[in-house]
Amino acid sequence: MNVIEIKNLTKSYGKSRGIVDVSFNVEEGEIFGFIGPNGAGKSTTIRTLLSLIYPTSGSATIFGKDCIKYAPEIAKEVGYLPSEVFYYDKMKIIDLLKYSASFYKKDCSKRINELAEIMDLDLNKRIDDLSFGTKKKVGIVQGLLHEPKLIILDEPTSGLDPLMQQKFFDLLLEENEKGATILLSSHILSEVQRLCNRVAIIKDGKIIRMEKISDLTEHNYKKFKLELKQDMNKDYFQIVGINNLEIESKKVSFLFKGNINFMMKRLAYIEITNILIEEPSLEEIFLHYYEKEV
Ligand SMILES: Nc1ncnc2c1ncn2[C@@H]1O[C@H](COP(=O)(O)OP(=O)(O)OP(=O)(O)O)[C@@H](O)[C@H]1O
Repeated sequence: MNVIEIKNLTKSYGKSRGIVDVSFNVEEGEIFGFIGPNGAGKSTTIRTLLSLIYPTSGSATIFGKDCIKYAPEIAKEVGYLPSEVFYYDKMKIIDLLKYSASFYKKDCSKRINELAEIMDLDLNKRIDDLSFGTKKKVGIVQGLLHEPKLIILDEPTSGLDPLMQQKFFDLLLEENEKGATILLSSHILSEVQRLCNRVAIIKDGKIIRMEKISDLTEHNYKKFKLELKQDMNKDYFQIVGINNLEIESKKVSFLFKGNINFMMKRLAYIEITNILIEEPSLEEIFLHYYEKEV
């Protein structure tokens, strides 16, 4: 079952492009990554999905219900962490969280305390005393306190130190194991790689790729690093399937997608003093998509 279905969503801000013809689905129980650089259209897609802004055309459903028509009903089952959190400064954290919890028809106080403990948050502090990172933690607790079935996170880790990021990821994995579906936007590829099952890559407002993380990182690509006995002309490496070719003196590196036997036979003809074949990072694959394919 698809928890999220986005069909041909377009949002223009006057004459400027927000997103163009964005379509993808997120299945129940998935951790789905939505990646692209700043300004690509991640927040616009998420805000449209949550009916915080309205699409120019296209439609979306959450739990099979139209996002605009059933927005208040859907909101009860969704936890949302915006990319930037803004609060009334004079409140105490606990009062803010109790106020948030009052929108849901259940007692969230136990979960608030558990989450505060995990995120190392002092609930009695006032909002105006908090750093950016601590405000982010408040946002995380606020997004998860009602144990939502769908968690939507827009660039969630900015401002969190590495230890906190890890705790937060563990928390998300726990929520996912309990049954929550997660949509996570990011421009930090390593976090998407660590957490997500599938990923959509967005560039200039358009989805350019949709892949399983395992396909992206394991099956399709290998990174070759060679040290050669003599200088080689780059023409030798003009082979279908080779990308990101870099040649510096006798050192050659490239990404290869294709039949590995073919590549090994080809390399057998040249004098190699050292060879390393490894899994490329998502970052390298991602750069390849950005530079070469669109
Ligand atoms: N309120 C707005 N008015 C006009 N243009 C906007 C508005 N919000 C976003 N845009 C434009 O829409 C495009 C997509 O922006 P969006 O914020 O969705 O990207 P993003 O991928 O979330 O990037 P970031 O990580 O920087 O937030 C950008 O070109 C941006 O300038």
